[in-house]
Amino acid sequence: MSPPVVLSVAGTDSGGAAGIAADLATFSHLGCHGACVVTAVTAQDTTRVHAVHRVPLDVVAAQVDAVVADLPVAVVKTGMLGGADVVDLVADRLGHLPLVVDPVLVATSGAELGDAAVVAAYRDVLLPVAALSTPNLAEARALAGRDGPPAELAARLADLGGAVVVTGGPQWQPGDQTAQCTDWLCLPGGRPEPLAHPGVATTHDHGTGCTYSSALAAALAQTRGHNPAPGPGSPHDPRSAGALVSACLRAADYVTSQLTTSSTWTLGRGRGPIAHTTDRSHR
Ligand SMILES: Nc1ncnc2c1ncn2[C@@H]1O[C@H](COP(=O)(O)OP(=O)(O)O)[C@@H](O)[C@H]1O
Ligand SMILES: Cc1ncc(COP(=O)(O)O)c(N)n1
Repeated sequence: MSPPVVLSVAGTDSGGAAGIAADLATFSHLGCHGACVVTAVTAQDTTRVHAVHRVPLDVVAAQVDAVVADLPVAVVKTGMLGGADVVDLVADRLGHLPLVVDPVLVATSGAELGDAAVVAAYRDVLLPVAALSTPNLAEARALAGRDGPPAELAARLADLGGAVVVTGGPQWQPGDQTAQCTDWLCLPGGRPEPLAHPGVATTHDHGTGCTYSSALAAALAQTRGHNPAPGPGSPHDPRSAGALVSACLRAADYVTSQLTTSSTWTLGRGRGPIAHTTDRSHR
């Protein structure tokens, strides 16, 4: 039997921690076939982003068309889109599919990966059609256009139409206590609910947000299985509340396990990569 197909629309990270590298490794570990549309090439390491080259819009569009004409895409995950024109393209050509939107605006290292026009496009066209979006606290503030506690921001963004999980990555620093992380999930029309999981004390966490949203997309694709178009209310509908909650729990579990692995590593001079290996001998 063929595996579910998950499509990542994202940028590359030359250091192999975030972006397409994280997405494809995660899809593969969770039993999915990964396809990819590259939106931008970054020269990036564990310390910073050195350069960004955006892929021309017609080449992004050609990649999207090639994939969807040939493969039965179950779920689409978006990462760094890089420009408002690419956000519009994704909404236009992929908005009918279950979408997990990681609204990448700033890298862990502090580099800006999406400007004000990208923020506006996410708000206006992509979050309303997303099955689930996964902003971290800083991204949630930018998208909501205001400050506030994560639960309130999740509720405000869910009013745009799609479910939202505001992630609570603590940007752990040596000496911090990291007993647990709390993400806030809000379904459209619902109340924000806390989802807590164990925290891992590590600075080896570059790529964590990409890995989390990819694990979510893979879990939703597994829900969908081989049903080409499960309707609302079907147990195979990846937009159902049950599917979204269990995908969030599965993704947090995966990220915690991969961070536990990378917590003993010393790769790079900055915040090292979250583990994308399955070989436990490197634990
Ligand atoms: N040190 C950590 N230990 C355990 N889970 C973490 C840790 N850091 C982040 N996470 C989890 O990883 C997921 C992605 O979160 P986050 O780090 O906020 O994303 P981003 O990389 O976009 O800032 C969330 O579920 C968050 O709770
Ligand atoms: C190409 C690309 N996509 C996404 C991120 C965000 O990942 P992180 O928040 O871990 O820096 C990144 N740094 N680079």
